[in-house]
Amino acid sequence: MPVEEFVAGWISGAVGLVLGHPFDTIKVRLQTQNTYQGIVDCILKTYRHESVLGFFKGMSFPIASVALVNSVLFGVYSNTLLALTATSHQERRAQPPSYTNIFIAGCTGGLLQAYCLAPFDLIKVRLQNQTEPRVQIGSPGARYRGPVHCAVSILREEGPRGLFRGSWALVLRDTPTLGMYFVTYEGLCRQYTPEGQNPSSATVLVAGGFAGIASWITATPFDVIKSRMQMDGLKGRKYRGMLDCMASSFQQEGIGVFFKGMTLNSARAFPVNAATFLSYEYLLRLWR
Ligand SMILES: C[N+](C)(C)CCCC[C@H](N)C(=O)O
Repeated sequence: MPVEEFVAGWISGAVGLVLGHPFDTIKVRLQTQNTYQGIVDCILKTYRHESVLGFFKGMSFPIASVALVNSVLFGVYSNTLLALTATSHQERRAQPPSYTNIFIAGCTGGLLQAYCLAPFDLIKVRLQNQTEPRVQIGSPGARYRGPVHCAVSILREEGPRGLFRGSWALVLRDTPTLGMYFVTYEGLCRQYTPEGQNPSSATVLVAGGFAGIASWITATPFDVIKSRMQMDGLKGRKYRGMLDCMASSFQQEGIGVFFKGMTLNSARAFPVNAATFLSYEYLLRLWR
């Protein structure tokens, strides 16, 4: 099993993650709290109350877990393609796999990474939603003192299942959209690369960026539901389940609720995924 694919997936994911975290925090707040008027209002309030550090809340666990999550995504993707088409990463330029196989491999990678991601993502969302200034973290104001304290408190107060709240929505969000992610990436690379050659860095950046945007746009409706389910349980249970969360969000806020955070998801997706694919391709060529 090509181990490099896993390692490349990890490092490239970490690079992308740091770049995109501030966008992600604002998005999560807009999706789950109704106290902000919009993106600019949320940025200003966060900055005023919590300084620049406010934008980086909840980042340490994602950095630690991106190793697992991204290496599972890219590793499972590539090894599923290997099983389906009997070609390794290096051979795929000369013998390009069909889009159906790319889609199936992407969905498989997406499904498995969603399970690894679920508890880390939940802790990230809970911490991102703590709007107390950082100096006060640890004082009675903020509920969670940090990622470990957050994990332990959830386990104690909500049980092990509490850590997997929203994981159904996460699986539905990530399985088809990560299939699309790789199809878009490969499609754009092929379009702009002479046959049999490796795509240029510019092509990788643009294809990676648009793959990110395409998959995040389609993922946003389930992303909203996922974030709300993850916050549910903090102050008692509001929703009976995912369908109830969808129905009551829709009833109270209309169809627009499913598109909350779409602009930010797309804005974040371009740099994050351009950097992710560029470092991924670069590392794999380096190790060849
Ligand atoms: C499928 N969906 C669009 C939800 C996630 C795509 C993940 C790609 C990358 N790790 C990122 O954070 O942008």
